[in-house]
Amino acid sequence: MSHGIERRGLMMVLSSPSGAGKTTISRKLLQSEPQLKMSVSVTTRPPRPGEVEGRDYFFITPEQFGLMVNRRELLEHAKVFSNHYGTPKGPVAEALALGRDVLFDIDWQGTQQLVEHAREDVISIFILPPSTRELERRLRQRAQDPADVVAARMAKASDEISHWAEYDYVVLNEDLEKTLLQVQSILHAERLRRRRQTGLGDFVKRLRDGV
Ligand SMILES: Nc1nc2c(ncn2[C@@H]2O[C@H](COP(=O)(O)OP(=O)(O)O)[C@@H](O)[C@H]2O)c(=O)[nH]1
Ligand SMILES: Nc1ncnc2c1ncn2[C@@H]1O[C@H](COP(=O)(O)OP(=O)(O)O)[C@@H](O)[C@H]1O
Repeated sequence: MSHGIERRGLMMVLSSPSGAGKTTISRKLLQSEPQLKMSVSVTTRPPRPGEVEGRDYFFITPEQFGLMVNRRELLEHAKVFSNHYGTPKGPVAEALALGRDVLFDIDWQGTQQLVEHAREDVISIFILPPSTRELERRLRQRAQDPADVVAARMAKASDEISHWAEYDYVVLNEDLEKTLLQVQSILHAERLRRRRQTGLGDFVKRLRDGV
């Protein structure tokens, strides 16, 4: 017999200073969570070596970005490191309608906009690096950005970190496997929130009636 319990999809946001590990964590999480779909942002920043159009970002021109903003095709958008970034509305709405969860790798400005629009459905996680030195080591080791870009990202790290207290959860990304387990635990627990499970009232009523 069908229990009739369904779940409303949720939006899980990961933010951190650049280099703390959001992209790595997101990729691993998507492998282990078939119900989770990544929101692929549009950006005016040029692709890094190895980045794939449509997987990492949709790389667009400032003119195209302006058009998307005017047509209200973005759920949120922000300027970060002198480039524009935004979340296309359509794919998010489709995934949520199918009861899927959506993962966002966006900054604090975008997180604030999402929370304003859909507070009940957003879970936000801030990822911290274990130290400033380790953050710089990770940025350098990634070796995909020129030295001046690494310096600019380090200079912005403190600003980004200053928003940590606006998030529901804070995870220190020291050991990657441990971080993954922690983020998975958050997702699994949040899925069980009473308000996210529709049909629960009817199910419990049938249980109590002995049906
Ligand atoms: N608000 C907003 N921020 C985004 C979006 N996509 C990416 N970002 C953020 O922009 C910042 C720079 O991203 P990126 O250039 O890929 O470098 P990263 O920090 O190494 O991931 C990061 O903080 C991302 O989380 C988006 O669609 N909206
Ligand atoms: N827990 C970790 N320990 C060591 N290195 C890590 C860890 N997490 C991520 N990294 C490495 O740090 C670099 C930056 O990670 P990335 O996921 O690109 O960060 P972000 O998306 O936040 O900018 C990458 O080279 C990645 O392999």
